[in-house]
Amino acid sequence: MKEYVVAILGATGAVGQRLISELEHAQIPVKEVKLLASKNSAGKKLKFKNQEIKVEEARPDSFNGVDLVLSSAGGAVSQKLLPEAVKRGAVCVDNTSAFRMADDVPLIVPGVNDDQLVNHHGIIANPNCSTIQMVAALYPLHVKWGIKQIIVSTYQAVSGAGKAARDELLQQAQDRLNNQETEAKILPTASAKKHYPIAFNLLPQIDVFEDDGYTHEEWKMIHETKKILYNDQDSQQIKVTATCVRVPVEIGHGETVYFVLKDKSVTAAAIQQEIKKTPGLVLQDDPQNQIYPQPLLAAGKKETFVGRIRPDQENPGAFNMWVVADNLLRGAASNTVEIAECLVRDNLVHVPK
Ligand SMILES: NC(=O)C1=CN([C@@H]2O[C@H](COP(=O)(O)OP(=O)(O)OC[C@H]3O[C@@H](n4cnc5c(N)ncnc54)[C@H](OP(=O)(O)O)[C@@H]3O)[C@@H](O)[C@H]2O)C=CC1
Ligand SMILES: N[C@@H](CC(=O)OP(=O)(O)O)C(=O)O
Repeated sequence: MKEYVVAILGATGAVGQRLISELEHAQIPVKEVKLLASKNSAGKKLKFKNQEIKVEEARPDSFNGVDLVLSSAGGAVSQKLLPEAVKRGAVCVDNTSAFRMADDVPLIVPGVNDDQLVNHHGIIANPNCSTIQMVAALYPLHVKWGIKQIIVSTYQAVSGAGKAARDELLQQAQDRLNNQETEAKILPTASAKKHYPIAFNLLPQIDVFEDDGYTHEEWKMIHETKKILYNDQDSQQIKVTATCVRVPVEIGHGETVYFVLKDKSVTAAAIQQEIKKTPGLVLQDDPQNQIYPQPLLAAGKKETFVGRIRPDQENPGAFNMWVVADNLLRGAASNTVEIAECLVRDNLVHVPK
C-alpha cells in the first residue's frame, strides 16, 4: 500500500492545529508529516500521534519529496508557495480563498461534488467555512426538489478570523467585566482602517467591503455556492444573497437560511426526512422540547447541525432553517482532510502532466 508524505502549511494556526488532529484519524496511510509555518515558529515542537515534530519555516524547497499539502496559512502564503509545491509534484488542498474561483481549480465539498476531483491540476480548494455548512445542508434538498433562491444571514464565530481574534474576544470580555478599558486591534479584519470591540457587540463586516456594498465574505458565499452547485446546469440560475455578521462566540458559525424550492408541494416533514438520512447532517429539530442547533453543542464535532425547519406561511415552497457547524472543523480542517481522503481513495495524489 502506498504511504504518503504529508505537509501541513500553517500548522501552528487555529485551523492548522485541527488539521494535525484530523490527519491523525484519517483514512490516509501517512509515511511522514512535515509541519510548516512562518519563521517565528521554526523550531517549535508539535505532536503528531504522540511523536514530536519540529516546525520548519515554509519555503519552496520544504516541498521536495512531499506528496500531499494541507494548506492553511492565509491567501498570500498560498499564492506564493502552492505553485512551488505543485512544481515539485505535490498535490495541494488549500483552505484559503486564493485559488477558489480559478477555472482549473475544483472547489470541493465531499459528498456534494467530490466527483470533480478528477479534473484537478495540482491545487484543490476548500470553500469558505460559511459556504461549506450551508451547501452541505441544502444539497440533498437541491438534488430532490431543486432550489430557486437562497437568502442567508450568518452569525460567525471569532475563531473564523484566527487565533488572535479569539484571544481578543476573551481579553475584551475580561476587561469589560473588570470595568477596565479595552482595546480592539483585530476585528473586523486585521487590515481594516478602524477596529471595533466584538465582546458584547455585533459587527456586520467580515472581510473587506466591495464597491457594491457587499463584503467579500458575502461575495464568497454567493459565488462559491454557485460554483459548487454548478454540477447541475440549473445551478447558475439559483439566486443567492447573503449578509455576514461576526458575533461574540468562540467556535461555531450559525446561519439562518431562507430557501425557495421549485416544487411548491414540499412539506417541512419531508425536508426533515431528507436531512435525517443524509450522512454528515444531524437533524436537531424538536421545538416543543427546545431541541435546536447551537454553537456550544456543535464545537468539536465534524457534522453540520440543522433545525428550526419551517415553511414561509405566505410563500409556498419557501422555508426557513437554522444551520450550525464548527467552523474550524466542518468549515475548514475536516473538509480539507476529507478531500485528501477522497484523493487517496480515487488514486488522484499525483499532478497530471
Ligand atoms: N475554509 C475556510 O473557510 C477557512 C479558511 N481559513 C484559511 O486558513 C488561514 C489560516 O487560518 P487560521 O488558522 O484561523 O489563522 P491563524 O492566524 O490562527 O494561523 C495562521 C497560520 O499561518 C502561518 N503563517 C503565517 N504567515 C506565514 C508565512 N509567511 N509562511 C508560512 N506560514 C505562515 C502561521 O504561522 P505562525 O504561527 O508561525 O505565525 C499560522 O500557522 C486563513 O487565513 C484562511 O485563509 C481559515 C478558517 C476557515
Ligand atoms: N472568513 C471566515 C474564515 C476564513 O478564513 O474564510 P476564507 O477562507 O474564505 O478567507 C471567517 O472569518 O469566519
